[in-house]
Amino acid sequence: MRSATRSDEMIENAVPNRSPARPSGRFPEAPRTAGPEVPCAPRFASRRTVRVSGDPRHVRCGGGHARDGCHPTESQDTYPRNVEHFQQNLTVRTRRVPSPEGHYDLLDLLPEGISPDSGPLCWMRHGEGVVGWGEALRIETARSERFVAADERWQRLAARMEVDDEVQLPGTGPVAFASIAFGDDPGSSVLIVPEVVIGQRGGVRWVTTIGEHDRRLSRAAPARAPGTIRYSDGEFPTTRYRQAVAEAVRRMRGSPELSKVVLAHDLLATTSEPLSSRYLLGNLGRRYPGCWTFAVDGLVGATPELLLQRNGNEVSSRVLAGTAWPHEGRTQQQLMSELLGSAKNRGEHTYAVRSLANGLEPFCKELDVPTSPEVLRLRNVMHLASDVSGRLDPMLAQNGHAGLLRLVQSVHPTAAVGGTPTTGALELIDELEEMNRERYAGPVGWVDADGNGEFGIALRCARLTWRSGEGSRARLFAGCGVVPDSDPDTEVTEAEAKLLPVREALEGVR
Ligand SMILES: C=C(O[C@@H]1C=C(C(=O)O)C=C[C@H]1O)C(=O)O
Repeated sequence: MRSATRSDEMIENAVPNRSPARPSGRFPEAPRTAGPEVPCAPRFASRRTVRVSGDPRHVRCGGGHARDGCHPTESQDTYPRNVEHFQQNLTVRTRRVPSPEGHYDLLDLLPEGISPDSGPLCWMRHGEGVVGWGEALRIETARSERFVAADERWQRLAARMEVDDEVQLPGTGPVAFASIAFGDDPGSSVLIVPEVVIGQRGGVRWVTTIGEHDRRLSRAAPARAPGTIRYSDGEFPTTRYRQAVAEAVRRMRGSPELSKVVLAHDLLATTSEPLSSRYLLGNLGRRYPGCWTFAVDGLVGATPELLLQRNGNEVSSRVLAGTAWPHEGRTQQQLMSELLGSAKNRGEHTYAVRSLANGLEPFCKELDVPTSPEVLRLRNVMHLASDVSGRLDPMLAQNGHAGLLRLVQSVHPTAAVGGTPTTGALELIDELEEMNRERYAGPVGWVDADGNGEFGIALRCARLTWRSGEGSRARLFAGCGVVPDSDPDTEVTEAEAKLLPVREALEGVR
């Protein structure tokens, strides 16, 4: 165990004083660096079909065809069984990209016209990370076996790929973007291996292609705004959410064995024009550069919470729980001290840290858990934050038992999004939360062929759906940790503050 030290990286933009009743979030514009103009239009990767023997329902290939009739629609509880029967090797090439392409933001290189069915793929923070498009392969898993099934199938597939990787960094060679459901039922989860990936790390930029694709990059036209936004109740509106929080408080007060439960609700946004993931990603990345901006299969957001990162034998995580938001008449400094001094928030935080550490410990030789949290400041809220790091048992790291998807399974759901004890909390969520979280609050990120990669918890996000020829829909989610001394009205306001990043990204707030 070590004591926490403040890290500059944890401090984001200042939070001005605002009323607690309705967080509004009008903040100064973040500076943006413009790249040089590029004369040519964006090039799109053509789709390629990879032949798979056996039942084609279980591995979608060559472009997410499930909705366009190429493959039959998959029922929610099936999962791939036949990926091992590849008849054709996939050739994966990673090449360093020469300048001048290196001047552009990764997001500027995502073509706008990517199939909206799966949308672009993205995992970025501070301008670095990986973005991708096209579906060379798609693996769908479900139920409680979704993690193991995804891991086995991804490993089997990756072992069959012919890899020619000139760059050899985390994220080069074959990568799969993944978004895993929060709960087991139905647990519909997805891994997508893009046809084209562009990555950037430490100033090095690369392109990975699967199959024959043009590796020259060009800058796409600016993403278009989605027109007028109309908000309406989701499956679980605020009034019923408040009642559910009150009921959870009542239950916890009556049964001391249940200490914390995280309850969430949703909000629907309908846009008059088609909603571009690239538009949302750009807006989120500008205002929340220290969060992990993600897009996988229509789930788009900017999460401040890193579930797990694995690089060789090293693992790390940023656990968040315990939240404050701007209150009129209180300075940031006051808010920070109140948050650090709040027994309620410290308790919620401790449960979350413990659950992460317990899940990770069986795989680790060393685990470094801070004894007290720091404060992470974002534009909309502040969180208590603990950065946990560990060293994996080298045997487990080598024999595949500590691949990232296995580790993620072991730590999910932490008490930051589930509760304490986990089983009791999940039962109460099932009972009181009148909606399916789907992939909200589940693990989202990317994994490479060696089981390295990064997963965040899918928070501050929306599930997008497109309707051809019409506007789009976004289903926004937000939740709060509820403990015996929670106040339902306060939790409702906290959830509103957590909805702000996506609302403002939709509205194009600068
Ligand atoms: C559940 C969410 O956030 C989680 C809950 C928190 C809390 O209860 O204080 C803080 C950060 C996250 O771990 C969300 O943003 O939807």
